[in-house]
Amino acid sequence: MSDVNVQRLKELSPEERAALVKRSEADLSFFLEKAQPIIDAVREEGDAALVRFGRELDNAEPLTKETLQVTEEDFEEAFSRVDDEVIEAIRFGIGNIRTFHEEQAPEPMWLKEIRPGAFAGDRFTPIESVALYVPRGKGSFPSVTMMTSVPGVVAGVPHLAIVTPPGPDGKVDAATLVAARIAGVETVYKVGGAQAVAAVALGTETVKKAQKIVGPGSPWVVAAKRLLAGVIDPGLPAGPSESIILADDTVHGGLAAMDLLIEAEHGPDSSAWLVTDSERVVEQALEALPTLWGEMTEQRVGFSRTVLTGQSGGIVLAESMDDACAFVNEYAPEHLEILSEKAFEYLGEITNAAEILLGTHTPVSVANFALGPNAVLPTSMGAATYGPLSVTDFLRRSSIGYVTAKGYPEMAKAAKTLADYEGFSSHAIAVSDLRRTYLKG
Ligand SMILES: NC(=O)c1ccc[n+]([C@@H]2O[C@H](COP(=O)([O-])OP(=O)(O)OC[C@H]3O[C@@H](n4cnc5c(N)ncnc54)[C@H](O)[C@@H]3O)[C@@H](O)[C@H]2O)c1
Ligand SMILES: N[C@H](CO)Cc1c[nH]c[nH+]1
Ligand SMILES: [Zn+2]
Repeated sequence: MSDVNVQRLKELSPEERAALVKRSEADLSFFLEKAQPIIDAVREEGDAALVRFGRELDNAEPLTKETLQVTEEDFEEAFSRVDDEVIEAIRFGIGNIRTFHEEQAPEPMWLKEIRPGAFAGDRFTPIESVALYVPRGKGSFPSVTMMTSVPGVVAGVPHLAIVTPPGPDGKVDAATLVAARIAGVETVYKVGGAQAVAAVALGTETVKKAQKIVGPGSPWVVAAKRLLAGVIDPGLPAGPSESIILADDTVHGGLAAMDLLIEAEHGPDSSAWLVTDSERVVEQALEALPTLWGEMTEQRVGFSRTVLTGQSGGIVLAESMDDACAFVNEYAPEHLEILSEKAFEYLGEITNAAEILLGTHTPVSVANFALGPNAVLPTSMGAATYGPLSVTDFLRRSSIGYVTAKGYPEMAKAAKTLADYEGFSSHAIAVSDLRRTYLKG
């Protein structure tokens, strides 16, 4: 397809190279401006605003204040509506996600003897209340329910609550409810977008306030999290999906095209690049794309075409795999697939990527739904400093210190010296000889 965006890395000016790396989230000004009145309405009107926005923005006509929270009957109906095969896939995915996150969970506490008689360590305890945002719009996302619920349950958070947009029938996506129950989350509110973030940040008559919100979403959700960051912990930045398929000369370009389309189909604001040093891979990928589009639904062809023919996706041809890896690090993708017969050889060169999938049998889809690592990942270069959603996102960490009489003298000496230098007199007095006056024995 000649209209696919193909760029030769060595021919780009620094400005053109910077434009390739830019994501749709880079300019949120439109959404920030429009999300503020939504937040204000939720603050002022509570449930009434949630019902109004549900009807206006999600076309959920049947929604009322009384039906904002999912009931036991809703859960039962959801199980009766979802195919057994889908329930089985949800159970399979949740099993693997649980195994992964149980392995990942830190010990509740560690304590090390730092110096003779002086101990220090960390203790992890669950955050009291965390809201889980599960998107719905350009798709339904039982998988996001699995990815957000399981680490929260493994961490032992007492109050986990899902917020997710209602459909036109006024109901939550049935598979999302099935996934919530299998994962162990029972509180679900029918509210999405900016109004959902506002509801859990501020609280309404029905929706309980939470201390933190995690989970990905459209720019409406991302913008509201930013605006409410002083009221609720907004967690890692997870916006429109993005990926890089890094392919070398050992693979067929058709495979690269197939995997390039995975994240390109999320929405017109997604980003997806095939990065390679092989002209053959580029030619084969361009040849395969029309065939693959012929197999996809009209909506997904539309989204992925917009991405691959616009500014935020396509193919990057590098001079060498070293240059290709350098571009990946500069881009800091959410999902990275290393498509090669010798994928592990490139692993050491990659620093900035939130998820790194190796080889020809680990397409992004496998990790999105079933493998175990968390598919809620930082976007818009967040991978340069953040990692994937994890059990630790649901835990607060406290430092623990314990100094014995034996360890005290040398600690007190160093502390007093530095307290004097910094000019903090009570800090110094507390570790001076005066302390003995009040100590027993
Ligand atoms: N980073 C990750 O880990 C990850 C994982 C899964 C999905 N995603 C991304 O999450 C996003 C999901 O987006 P989505 O749209 O499907 O669902 P969403 O639930 O995030 O957004 C839909 C909501 O946005 C609000 N909205 C829509 N149009 C609006 C308007 N004109 N004015 C005010 N509010 C409006 C509505 O409340 C609606 O319920 C996609 O971009 C997808 O790529 C990211
Ligand atoms: N790719 C998304 C994370 O960016 C996860 C997902 C769920 N369903 C489909 N994809
Ligand atoms: Zn995906």
